[in-house]
Amino acid sequence: HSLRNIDELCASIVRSHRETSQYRVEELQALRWKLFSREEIQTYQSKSVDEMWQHCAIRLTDAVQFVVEFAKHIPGFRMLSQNDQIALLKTGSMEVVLVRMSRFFNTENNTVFFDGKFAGTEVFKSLACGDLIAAVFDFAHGMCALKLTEQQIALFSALVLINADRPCLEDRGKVQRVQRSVELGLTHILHRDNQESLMHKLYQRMAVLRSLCSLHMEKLRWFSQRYPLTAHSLFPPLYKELFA
Ligand SMILES: CCS(=O)(=O)c1ccc(CC(=O)Nc2nc(-c3ccccc3)c(C(=O)c3ccccc3CC(C)C)s2)cc1
Repeated sequence: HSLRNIDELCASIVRSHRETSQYRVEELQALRWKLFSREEIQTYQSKSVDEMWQHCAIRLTDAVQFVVEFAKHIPGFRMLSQNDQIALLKTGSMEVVLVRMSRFFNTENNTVFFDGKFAGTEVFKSLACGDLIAAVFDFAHGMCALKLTEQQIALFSALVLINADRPCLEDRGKVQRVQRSVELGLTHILHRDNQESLMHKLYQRMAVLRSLCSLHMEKLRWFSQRYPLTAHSLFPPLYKELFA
């Protein structure tokens, strides 16, 4: 890998992240203090479990769609077989969504961007999965503490996605080669920013992401058993394809 290749790889991943990020940091900075009123919180809390799950699943699927677009522009991702691309997205897209959402976490009032405003954990009460919600908030807190730049988040997101240890890959070797080039890109960016110490913290974050996403799958299984009709006929097809 000559330095030029690595620079080009970083540039295309950063560009793809920017073009598929759904909201820009400065855009949401302006909304940081737009909170839900007592009445609006009451409305969310009076939704039934399946209604709130469906409401969230639709928004989550929107966010996942943008991650699929991001993946398609990562050099090397498109060289992988269709099956391997799907296998990586199946396990990695939710993780990238969580990394992206963490950018907009307001650590001063513990709120996440949701439905156009900033919501505390109480807004999600009717999901009946307080442990998952608390874990997502904790993860977002941890990510904010690292104060990553958008370029670092772009490379980290690509590395989260291109993971040769994922289950059921056809050509693990090929995924390993793409993963190694993205790793080189991330270390190159961190070296340039004089922040190599972040690397092991980012690998720790990846371990937390994996446990967070298996908790999400566990809750989804619980939800689908309790509300089969909603899960099978009212959830967006992409959500079912990737998570069910
Ligand atoms: C991701 C691209 S972005 O531009 O950053 C962006 C783009 C769009 C938004 C707006 C948005 O859809 N926010 C959502 N917030 C949460 C949420 C919910 C509970 C706690 C914390 C955040 C959504 C979820 O559905 C969710 C997310 C993670 C785990 C679990 C769930 C609940 C599901 C499984 C029932 S959707 C925010 C940020």
